[in-house]
Amino acid sequence: MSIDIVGVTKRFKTFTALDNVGLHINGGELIALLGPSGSGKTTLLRIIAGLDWPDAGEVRFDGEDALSRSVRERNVGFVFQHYALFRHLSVYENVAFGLRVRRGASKLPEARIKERVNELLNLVQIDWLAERYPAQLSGGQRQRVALARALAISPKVLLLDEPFGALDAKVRKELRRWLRHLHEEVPVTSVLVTHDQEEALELADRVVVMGRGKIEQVGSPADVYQNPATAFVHDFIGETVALPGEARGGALFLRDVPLGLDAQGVADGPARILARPHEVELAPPGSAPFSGKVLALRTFGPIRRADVQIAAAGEPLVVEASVPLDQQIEVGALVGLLPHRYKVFSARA
Ligand SMILES: Nc1ncnc2c1ncn2[C@@H]1O[C@H](COP(=O)(O)OP(=O)(O)OP(=O)(O)O)[C@@H](O)[C@H]1O
Repeated sequence: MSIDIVGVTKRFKTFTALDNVGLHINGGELIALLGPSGSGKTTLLRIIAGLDWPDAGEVRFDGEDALSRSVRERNVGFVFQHYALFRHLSVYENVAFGLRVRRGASKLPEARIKERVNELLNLVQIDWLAERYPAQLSGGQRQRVALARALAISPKVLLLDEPFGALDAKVRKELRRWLRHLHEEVPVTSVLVTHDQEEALELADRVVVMGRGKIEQVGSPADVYQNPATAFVHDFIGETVALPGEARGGALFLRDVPLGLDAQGVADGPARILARPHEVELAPPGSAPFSGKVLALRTFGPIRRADVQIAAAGEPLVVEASVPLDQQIEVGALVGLLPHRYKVFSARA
């Protein structure tokens, strides 16, 4: 089932939580909505679900209007961070719940319910926990039950809101891999809300980066990391080193001294030169666009980073650069800073 979000705007009194958002989600795709707190991810998910309605715009499922359909008619499954399971029901009964409440022609005979529940418990690898109650499960096991319960109704769309948010890092990682694997087995269009970039980049076919109620970029995980469309996306995904400069006629200057870096297509005026720390290397002073003093050196396992203070920036500015472990360097040394891969954005944007 494909999903189209067309010009969706949502206001809470005077606050605009979603501002003319447009997005096409392919059938069977796993898409992640990624952004900082308050960027509108959950609001968009709730609108897709039918738990909330936009002030303007359309939501289409396979080209058909979804806004006029109730949650139930939309045939969506949900897994939330704290989607409480029914405490008084066993794991088996929790998963069977959505099938038992069906009425009329879609009601299944008991034998068929049993078959389906066992199939789902197998799928999420918790068949051995069928008789337990939620209080007797770990957080990770509970989320597997929540997922089996969401899948019981054979939804066309699966909505996941920070499903692993309450779990510790190791379990999160394990469930993340497992969810990706599961998604390959079950034909469902999935929308995952997360503020965890690692989760989004590892799990999703495509990532939608949101900021302040707008979509900043939609792309493959590699694309949003390697080719951020805006300074916001660069800052939000991965680590960023921000170097100062001024764009003039497609070239960059610092205090009128040409930096020898390219700013094609960037409007004249203050600019931000953004790079990843591993893309900024230390060079002999005078041979690189920037120079400064090493303030500190830090080693984390195989990585060594230097904090370098750039004085020519006006206000002293401290940036981080990567230093190979075998490069001779001392605190207090004067060094050059060479960004060998970088993106330039107008600082006015
Ligand atoms: N019912 C509401 N009434 C008023 N404001 C709301 C309501 N729901 C959400 N908002 C506001 O809309 C904005 C977007 O909220 P939303 O929950 O969609 O963000 P989010 O990106 O999911 O954030 P988080 O990662 O913290 O869950 C926030 O500023 C929030 O305070």
